[in-house]
Amino acid sequence: MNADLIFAELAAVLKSRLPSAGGDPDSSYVAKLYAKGPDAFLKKIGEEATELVMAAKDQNREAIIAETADLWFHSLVALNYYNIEPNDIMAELARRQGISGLVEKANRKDA
Ligand SMILES: N=c1c2ncn([C@@H]3O[C@H](COP(=O)(O)OP(=O)(O)OP(=O)(O)O)[C@@H](O)[C@H]3O)c2ncn1[C@@H]1O[C@H](COP(=O)(O)O)[C@@H](O)[C@H]1O
Repeated sequence: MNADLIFAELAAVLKSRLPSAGGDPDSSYVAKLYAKGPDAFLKKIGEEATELVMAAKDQNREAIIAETADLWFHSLVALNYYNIEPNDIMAELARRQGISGLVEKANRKDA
C-alpha cells in the first residue's frame, strides 16, 4: 500500500466530482456534498473530528481508524474544493520536519 498513490488517486476522483467537471449528485456522495456547497462538507469535518475524539476517549482502536479515515476523507473533499493538492499538505509537513514545535512557537512573531 502506497499512501502517496492512494491520496493521488482519491484526489483525481474528487476532481471528477466537482460541478465544473460534471459531478452527478444523484450517483455520487462527493458530488452531492459539492452541490450543497462548502457548509455541507465543512460541517462533516467538524462531525468526523468529534467522532474521532469520542472514539479515542473510548480507546476503541477500530473506531479511531474508521473515524480518522472519515476525517481525512472529508478534509480531502474540502482541499479539492479549494484547489489544494494532498501534496501541498505533504510539502508543508516535510518543511516542518525536524523543527520542534516548541522552537517554532517560540520563534513566531506574535508569540
Ligand atoms: N473514502 C470515501 C468515503 N469515506 C466515507 N464516505 C462517506 O461519507 C459519508 C458520511 O459518513 P457518516 O458516517 O457520517 O454517515 P452519515 O451520518 O450517514 O452521513 P450523512 O448523511 O450525515 O452525510 C457516508 O456516506 C460514507 O459512505 C466516503 N465516500 C466516498 N469515499 C471515496 O470517494 C470516492 C468517490 O465517492 P462517490 O463520489 O460517492 O462516488 C469513493 O470511490 C471512495 O474512494
